[in-house]
Amino acid sequence: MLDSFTQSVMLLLVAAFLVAFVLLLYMVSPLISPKPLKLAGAHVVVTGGSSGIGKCIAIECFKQGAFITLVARDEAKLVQAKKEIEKHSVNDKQVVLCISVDVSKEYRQVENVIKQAQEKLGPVDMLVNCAGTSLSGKFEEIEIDRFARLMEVNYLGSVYPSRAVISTMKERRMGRIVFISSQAGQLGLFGYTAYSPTKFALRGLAESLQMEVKPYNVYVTVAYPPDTDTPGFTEENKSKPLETKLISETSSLCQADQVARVIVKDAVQGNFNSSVGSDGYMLSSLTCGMSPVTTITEGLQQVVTMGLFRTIALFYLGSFDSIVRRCMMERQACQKADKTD
Ligand SMILES: NC(=O)C1=CN([C@@H]2O[C@H](COP(=O)(O)OP(=O)(O)OC[C@H]3O[C@@H](n4cnc5c(N)ncnc54)[C@H](OP(=O)(O)O)[C@@H]3O)[C@@H](O)[C@H]2O)C=CC1
Ligand SMILES: CCCCCCCCCCCCCCCC(=O)[C@@H](N)CO
Repeated sequence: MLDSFTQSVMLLLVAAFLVAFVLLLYMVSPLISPKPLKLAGAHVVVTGGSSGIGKCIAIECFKQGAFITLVARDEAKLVQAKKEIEKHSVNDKQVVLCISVDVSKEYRQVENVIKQAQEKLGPVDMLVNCAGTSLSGKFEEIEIDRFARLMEVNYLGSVYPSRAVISTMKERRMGRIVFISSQAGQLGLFGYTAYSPTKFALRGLAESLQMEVKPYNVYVTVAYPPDTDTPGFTEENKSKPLETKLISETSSLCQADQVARVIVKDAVQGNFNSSVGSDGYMLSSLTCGMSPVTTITEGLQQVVTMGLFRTIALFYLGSFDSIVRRCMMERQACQKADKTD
């Protein structure tokens, strides 16, 4: 056995080694983290840019001097959004271009739209895939066609535009691609059997793509917003099961401009992960899995907090299960009362 003096010296050496190691990591970290993208004069394409989070992302980029292409289906909504965005111009050269297309139908159509946009405003520096829609309901009550349709819009609707811009980005050795997932893309919950998988799918796409394009200095960001006050959210709430409402209330309701600011900041910095609020932070840390890490600080935080956040998560899961059980019992009680009436 070693005497206690030798033991203390060894402990001290190990601690010193660890500190030196972390310091070294920090010293080389500027070498591995990406250079921020300059939005002034950049061409940013925002799908779903005519409403909600997408529109706010376009405004945020416009405020920083970017040229914008908005992509969505409804032309009237596009024109309206263009007017709103133009109010925030910082110089008189800035342009907002609108193109109407369904991003989920035909790859060739989407490719043409991107070509048109590049001819007018130059190569795309940043693509934000925000076109999407949500739907909640019990698994057996969701019309069967909706599963495929949701996958088309939320998943393929992000694949097509990304596929159309990626080659030019790789050639230019620069670019950003942003996917808008959701907190429902980090955990599955009651009512989201059709929606959650489309948002999980984006994470798989983003991780794989990031590994391919990182050597070309192209950076991918996945955003996981919580419930956000948008026209889409209002629509979703019209048919949301009580369970889904109660469980979702665990996480705060955010404003679209606040969510957009965070997403744009993370995309500019080239962060893989983008989350809002304290529950967003916990969820992202807890579910980081094998996703790429952008800064040493992020990696260290994940390592240190993982166990603690899992412990907290177990309590949340317990409370979600009891919400579901309570709702079921209340429904059964109502049905019984109805029968005896
Ligand atoms: N609001 C929320 O609580 C949250 C939203 N999200 C995600 O953020 C994204 C935006 O949501 P939000 O701002 O609420 O949605 P909105 O419904 O307010 O806006 C959706 C936008 O996408 C466009 N769009 C929808 N389908 C298509 C399509 N097939 N082709 C082209 N454009 C399309 C819409 O225009 P048009 O209909 O004219 O085509 C509109 O511009 C979605 O992917 C959503 O899942 C994630 C987490 C939370
Ligand atoms: C350490 C663990 C912390 C756990 C916190 C858990 C919080 C769960 C809340 C989930 C809310 C789901 C929002 C979906 C938003 C969305 O995508 C739709 N509104 C689309 O319109």
